[in-house]
Amino acid sequence: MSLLELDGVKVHFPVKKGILFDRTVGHVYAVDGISLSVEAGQTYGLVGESGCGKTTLGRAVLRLVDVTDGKVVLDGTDVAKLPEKEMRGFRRRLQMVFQDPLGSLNPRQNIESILSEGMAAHGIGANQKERREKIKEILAKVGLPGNSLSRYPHEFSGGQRQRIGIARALVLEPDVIICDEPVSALDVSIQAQVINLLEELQESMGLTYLVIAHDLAVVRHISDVIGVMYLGSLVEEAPSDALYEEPKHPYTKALMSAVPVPDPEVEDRRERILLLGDLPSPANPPAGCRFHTRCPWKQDTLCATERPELTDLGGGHKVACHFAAEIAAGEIARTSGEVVPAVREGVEDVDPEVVATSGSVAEAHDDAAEAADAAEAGEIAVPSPRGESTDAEAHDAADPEAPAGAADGDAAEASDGKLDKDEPVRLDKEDEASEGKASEAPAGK
Ligand SMILES: Nc1ncnc2c1ncn2[C@@H]1O[C@H](COP(=O)(O)OP(=O)(O)OP(=O)(O)O)[C@@H](O)[C@H]1O
Repeated sequence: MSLLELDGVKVHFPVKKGILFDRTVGHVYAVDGISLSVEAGQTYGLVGESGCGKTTLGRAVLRLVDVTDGKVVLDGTDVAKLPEKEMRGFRRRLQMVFQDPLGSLNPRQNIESILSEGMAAHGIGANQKERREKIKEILAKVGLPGNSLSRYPHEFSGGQRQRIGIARALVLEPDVIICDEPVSALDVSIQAQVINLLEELQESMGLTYLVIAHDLAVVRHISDVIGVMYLGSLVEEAPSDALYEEPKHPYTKALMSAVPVPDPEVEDRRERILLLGDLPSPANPPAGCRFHTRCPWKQDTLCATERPELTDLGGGHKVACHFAAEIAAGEIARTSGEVVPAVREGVEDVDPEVVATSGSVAEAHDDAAEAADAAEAGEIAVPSPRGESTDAEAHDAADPEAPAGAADGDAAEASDGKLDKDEPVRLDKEDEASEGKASEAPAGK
C-alpha cells in the first residue's frame, strides 16, 4: 500500500445566491474525482494550468477544505472524514510548504518562535531547550545558520525564507510534505537552489513529496511520477520520463509543446499546438470529456457524451482519452486547432484569436524570444511561464549578499540550458561557498 492514496476525491464549492436565504444555486467543481498514489520516499508532481484545482486538491489532503466525496488515505487511515480530535495527530504527519514564503511567515515572530510553535502544539521536545536544539539541527540541514533563531522573516532573502518554510515543515517530522508552487515566487536563479535542496533533503531524510506546480520544468526535475490536471480531473499520469518522452493526452501534448527549449536549433524546429478557446468554468464544466471543447483530436463519437476513465496503456502510463491509443498510433488526424512553429516569425502569422494553452499567442512569442535570448546569453532556464516579478524576487535581486552566484553555476551545469531530469542542477563548490556566505550574511546584519 502507498503512503498516501487519494481515491475519487471531490471538492465542490457551493455557489450561494440571495441575501436572506443564501440559496445554493450551483457548485464550483474544483476537484472532481481524483485518484492517485504517492509512494513513500518518492515525489508525485501535480501539474496543470491556473484554476484547474491543484491548490484545492492539496488543501483537501490537509483538510484545510472539506472533502465533498472520496478518500484521503494516509498510511492506511482515511483522514478525509476523521473527527477533528482524531485528525490532530494526523495533521503533524501532513505538512505544507507554501508558495509565498513571506506571506506564510508571521512577520512579528522570530524564527525560533515560528518553528517551535508547531512543535509545542504537537508535543515535540520536552522543553524549549530541546526544541531549540532540534530547530538548529534542521536549520543546518536547510542551509541556514544557527544564529537565524533570533531573526525575523524580513531579514532574510526570498530563497532563505523558503528554506525557513521548509524547516517549519521538517521540524514536525511529517510523513508527507505538500509543496504548493514551492519556487514560483522566487527568482529563477534561486528556484534551482530550492529545488535541489528539496531533492537533497529527500535523499538524506527519506521524505515524501506531493509537489504542485504550473511549471513543467520544475515538476519534471523533481518528480518520480507526474499527474496532469485539467478542470478538476487527472487527464494523464505517468513516470516522469515517460510523460516527457511521449505525452499521450492531447492536453499534455499541447502543454509540452508550449515549453520553450533554450537551444536555438531545437527551438527553431519546435512546433506549438495551439488550442481553441479558454479554459471552461469549473462551475459549468462540459459534458463528456472535459477537454473535448478544446481538443484538436476531438471525434464525433464518445468525446462529447462520455467521460473517459484514466486507463493504463502500459507501464503505468495512464490516460483519460477515448482515443489515446489511436492518436499515439497516428491513426487519427487532428480535426481542429493549429500547429505552428514556436519561433517568432511563425507565431506572428497566427490568427490572434487563437488562444494557446498557457496564455496568449503573444506569450508564445515572448516564450520563444526569451528562450532564444537566454540560450544566447548561456543562462540557465528554469522557465517561468508566468514571468511575474514578486517582492521576494526583488529582494533577492536587490540583495548583493543573496546567493546570486548560484545562477551562473546552474548555467554552467546545464549544458543545454534547461533543467533536465537526467542532469540535476548542482551547485559547485564556489556556489556552495557563496550560498553559505549569503545565508549567513543577512542574519548577521
Ligand atoms: N473557496 C472557494 N470557493 C469557491 N470557489 C473556489 C474556492 N477556492 C477555489 N475555488 C475555485 O476552484 C477552482 C480551482 O482553484 P485552485 O486555486 O485550486 O486552482 P489552481 O489550479 O491551484 O490555480 P492557481 O494555480 O491559480 O492557484 C477555481 O475556479 C477557483 O476559483
